[in-house]
Amino acid sequence: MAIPVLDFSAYELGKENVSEADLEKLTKELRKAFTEVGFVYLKNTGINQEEVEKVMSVSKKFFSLPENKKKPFSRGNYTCNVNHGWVSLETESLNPRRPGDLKEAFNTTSLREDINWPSEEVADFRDTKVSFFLRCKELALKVLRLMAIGLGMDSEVFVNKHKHIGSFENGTTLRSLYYPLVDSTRVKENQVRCGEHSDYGSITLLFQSSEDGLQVQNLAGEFVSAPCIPGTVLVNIADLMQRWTSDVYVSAVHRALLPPAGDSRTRQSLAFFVQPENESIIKCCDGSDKYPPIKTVDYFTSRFNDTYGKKTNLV
Ligand SMILES: O=C(O)CCC(=O)C(=O)O
Ligand SMILES: [Fe+2]
Repeated sequence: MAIPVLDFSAYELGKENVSEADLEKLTKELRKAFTEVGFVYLKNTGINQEEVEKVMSVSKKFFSLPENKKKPFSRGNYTCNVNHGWVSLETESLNPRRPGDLKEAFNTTSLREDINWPSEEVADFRDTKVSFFLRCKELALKVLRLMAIGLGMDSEVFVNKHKHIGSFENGTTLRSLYYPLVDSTRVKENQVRCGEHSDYGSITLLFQSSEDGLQVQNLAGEFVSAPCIPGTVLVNIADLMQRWTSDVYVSAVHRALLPPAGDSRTRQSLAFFVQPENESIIKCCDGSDKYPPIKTVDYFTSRFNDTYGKKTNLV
């Protein structure tokens, strides 16, 4: 099944009063997408392409700085948050069986003003990231609400464990990704831009630049292309949500391949990785014991250790 495109206008940002009929239609469509594919494109969410491009533009300015200017902002340097900051090229292997991913990233996990931001290097960096973070948070809460209704539960069941997004009690992260141009003479065997993986948390909102590369694995095990559809948000279920819903909502494996030989274009994406509160205990929401209860922070620590090849000083 192809990744569906849903019209979110009935419940777009700023609209709270959605009619019963629209609500039912949207929740049904969303449930179908998340149970059968794990991914959905949402159009007319209220987050427009201009906003997305502005975030990509400040991100690109940062990634284009020389290495020594980016280093002070490295992930691992921030005592207030282990995940915040810059990740250099080939540092992560989202598929640990492949060489390091050919990508750079900047994680905005802390919104605090008093931490080290590259404001001198890129004016507007913090403000642009923080305001986009908060827009994504609003949209994510709306999606989480519909997802609970779609399972016949109280609308706030998931939202209640995501009340502190943007504070130190919650690790939700806006990640800017930059895939530099690929020098085919230096690519390692089996190296890709972003290795096969599924996301860790509850849901992810993804915004891509126009260059192709993202592929999603369907239930038949085939990778299908998930191109950028301008003006839409690609939303996917992540692993902790699959576990929370006892495998009703599925977290699909995805990856970003290298461009075809001779294609010298860079690529960018923005991923808003939503996760429950650090101290929340996640139990199967159907009351079953399919998976034992787990604390969000414990789950993430183990996933990050895998991604960074057990270099625990990074987490
Ligand atoms: O860059 C992309 O399109 C996908 C990135 C991704 O899946 C991730 O960082 O988890
Ligand atoms: Fe991902």
